[in-house]
Amino acid sequence: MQIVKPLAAALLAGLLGRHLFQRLRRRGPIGLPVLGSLPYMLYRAFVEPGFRWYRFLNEMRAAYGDVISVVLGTQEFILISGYQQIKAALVGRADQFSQRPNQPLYQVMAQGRGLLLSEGALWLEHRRFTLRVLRDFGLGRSLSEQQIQTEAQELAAKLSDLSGQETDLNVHITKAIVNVIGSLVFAQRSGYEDPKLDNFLHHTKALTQAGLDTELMFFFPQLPAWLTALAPSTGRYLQSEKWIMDHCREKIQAIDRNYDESSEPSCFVEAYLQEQRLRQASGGVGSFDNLQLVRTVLDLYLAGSETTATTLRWALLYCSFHPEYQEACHAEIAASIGLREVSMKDKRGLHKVQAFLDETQRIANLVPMSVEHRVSEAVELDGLPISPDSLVLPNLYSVHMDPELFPEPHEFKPDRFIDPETGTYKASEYLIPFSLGKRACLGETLARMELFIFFVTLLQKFRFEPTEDCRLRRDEILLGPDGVVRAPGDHSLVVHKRRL
Ligand code: HEM
Repeated sequence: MQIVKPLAAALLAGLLGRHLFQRLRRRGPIGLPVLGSLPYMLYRAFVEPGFRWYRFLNEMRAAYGDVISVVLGTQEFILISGYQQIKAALVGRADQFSQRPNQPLYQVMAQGRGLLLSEGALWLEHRRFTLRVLRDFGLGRSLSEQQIQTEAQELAAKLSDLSGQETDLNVHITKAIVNVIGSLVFAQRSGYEDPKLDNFLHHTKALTQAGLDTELMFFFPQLPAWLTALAPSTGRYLQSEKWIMDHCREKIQAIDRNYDESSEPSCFVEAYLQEQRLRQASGGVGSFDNLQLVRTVLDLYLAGSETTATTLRWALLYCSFHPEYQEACHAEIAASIGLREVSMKDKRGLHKVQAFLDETQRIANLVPMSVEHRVSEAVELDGLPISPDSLVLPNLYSVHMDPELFPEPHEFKPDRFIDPETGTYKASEYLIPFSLGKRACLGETLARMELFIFFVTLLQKFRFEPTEDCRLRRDEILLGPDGVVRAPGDHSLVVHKRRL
């Protein structure tokens, strides 16, 4: 028995020594063996009411540098900050930095399928196919413009009924954006009162608002899938995912029953079925099977609804807090297009609107750490050796909040995107809400069209004012809750119909 204590002490000392030796050679916080910096992060989250994980990581950047190693649990994360280093990794070394996390639960759930979590040849083939089909349906041209205009008008009609009332715009805006994707994917839209649409919203929200216990699978990748699935919010996540997949499968089967492949496809699913049948005729569908179709549709909904809807909510919230900019945008719209329906052709003439939307995307930092990437092989960045399978966090927040690039970054100043000499809109290469490189957002063109058409249509017809509660809780609302997608805190606005 006497030997046990010294043995345990020697073992502990050995473990600590090994940990110190390894961590002192890495740029980044030392942390503890097995837990890394996780206890420190959890402690900060517990004692600081305004704690947000992306700010915490950004503090690490300030302390240690642009490319650093942060260990949370047993997982090494490479935090890449600043425009130059993010570009060097995601664009300059795209081949090594373009994989996705392969945690055991992800492998069970997504099975390497879809767009968001797939990799290699299957991902490339489907990314290209999806982009081509969306382009064929007029993404950036008139067809999807009409679908977006229809939804923007429907939303405006809904808001007209609510004029003068304090309204939480969240559900209405999300329904409109979900309907845009529904039109592209299934050539179907749902009425705002359709209970299935409410269910759909409920489940997509559950997928984008996972709790901290879901992060366990990232922090301890050795844990088997069945164990991480026991975490309560992971359980809810899996249930919601199943609901959405079943819902999508039903819709796909209904389209499949009626689709005649000799006719032009009218939506993404029909284009996919056509491709499947062409491939079948020449030997086999390959990766174009039914599972891949369902997962691709799921990813388009997941990645394309909450993101765009939340950005639009940020834009209207900033309108309400900055009536001077709201009126300037309205005056520009009134002078340039009057009351007629807005089209993408109007964009070039609406400088203040473009600047307002860019500033909204900058300050909203919708996906502050982008979506995790995984390193495929040993590589070096900014002198830091990176091991295969490290997870990469591209710190987009650090770029948008860099005072050298955007002076007074915490202030909402759309004029930073206006050329002071010409008074016209001036884009900035440092605005990267859709990330960079091969895995950059696939829906950027669609998102930009939606933001422009919805924003102009709403500002043409309405004025947005903060409620008393909104004014009182301004800082809390602008900080928003913690989450992967940065959303404003719950709030209502008063929507005033403009006299036309
Ligand atoms: C304002 C709205 C949006 C923002 C800010 C946004 C942002 C992003 C970001 C930061 C990524 C990760 C990029 C990376 O891994 O480096 C991403 C990926 C993705 N986005 Fe978006 N997104 C938006 C809207 C959309 C829309 C409307 C769609 C589609 C309908 C969409 C589809 C996707 C897909 C499929 C991916 C995965 C791409 C891949 O892994 O190859 N997004 N988005």
